Amino acid sequence: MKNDSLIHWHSMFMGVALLAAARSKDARKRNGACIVGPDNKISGVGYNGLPRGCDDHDEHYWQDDDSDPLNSRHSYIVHAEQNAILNCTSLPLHGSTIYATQYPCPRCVQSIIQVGIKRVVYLDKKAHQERVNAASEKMLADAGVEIESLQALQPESAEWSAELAQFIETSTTNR
Ligand SMILES: Nc1nc(=O)n([C@H]2C[C@H](O)[C@@H](COP(=O)(O)O)O2)cc1CO
Ligand SMILES: [Zn+2]
Repeated sequence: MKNDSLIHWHSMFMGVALLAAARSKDARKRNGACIVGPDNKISGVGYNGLPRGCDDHDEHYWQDDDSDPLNSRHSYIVHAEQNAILNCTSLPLHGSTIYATQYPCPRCVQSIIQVGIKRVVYLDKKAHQERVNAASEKMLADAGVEIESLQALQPESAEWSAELAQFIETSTTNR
């Protein structure tokens, strides 16, 4: 007998992004991203973390001094969206959609545009990053890349994803 009880495509792809995020070692925020082709095939997954070979246990990388690039975590961390692009297993990414747990920063937006991704679906948007988000939004608009919140696109998927995020948050203790 056929089972009609299944999750929406949007839930699946944001769910994959959230599962990837659960691998992140960043104590401040764990983000994930999942790139999907027009045929609903996943071509790349990533989370925010240090480049390969850089030791996660080296506290130097996680410092918070933004006045000194040598001592700022922002010099070192590869964002989830960037990692998803770099980790992709099938090219080209033209016409793809990227599912991101957080609104993408301008740097990631540059890469998103340059590889030909045509749509961004995000879960959370930090209100206090209004100016940074506006910079991302301007580039995306000029480049003809659509950006929409999962909440606006598919409210049930957004609700399901928020529950999954909560579950992951409470159940990840190095298992
Ligand atoms: N879209 C994003 N994807 C990401 O992977 N990140 C990462 C960078 C950091 O490791 C962490 C927190 O970002 P920030 O609040 O320090 O900046 O999430 C952050 C953002 C927000 O722009
Ligand atoms: Zn970024």
